[in-house]
Amino acid sequence: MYGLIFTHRSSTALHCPVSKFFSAQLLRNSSKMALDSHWLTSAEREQLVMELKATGWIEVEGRDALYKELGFKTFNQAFGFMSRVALEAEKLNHHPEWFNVYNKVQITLTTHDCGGLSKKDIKLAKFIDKVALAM
Ligand SMILES: C[C@H](O)[C@H](O)[C@H]1CNC2=NC(N)=NC(=O)C2=N1
Repeated sequence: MYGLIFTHRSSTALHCPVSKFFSAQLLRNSSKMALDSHWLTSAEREQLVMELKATGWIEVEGRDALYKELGFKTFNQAFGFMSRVALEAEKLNHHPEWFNVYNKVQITLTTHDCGGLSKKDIKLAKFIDKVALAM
């Protein structure tokens, strides 16, 4: 069984915008349902992104993604932070795009499976903030 998924961005739309490339592609019902459960309503998205912006996350221009830069005292601390986030990312099956040099970590969060922000990004962003605070 197959279902059609179309991209739409009205104010009442659910936010897990399927990328243009995939927008009219046929997906199996099971994977569509798996994606659906991670979609954000417009209201949820507005509220949750606002909260994350208050902790230093920014919306990426030209891409439906969140970005944050973190600084640590040492490389060991930065790498310790990344290790903790990596273990959680693997548990969530949701992985950050990130870049590290010495004591700095740059992180971009987006959901590749749906071409934009989803509940999974919010969950991982909150976890990242919690770990960073504890370092
Ligand atoms: C096959 C595997 O479940 C998927 O590729 C997962 C893995 N990690 C992921 N990470 C992120 N950021 N987005 C995804 O859509 C994603 N999908």
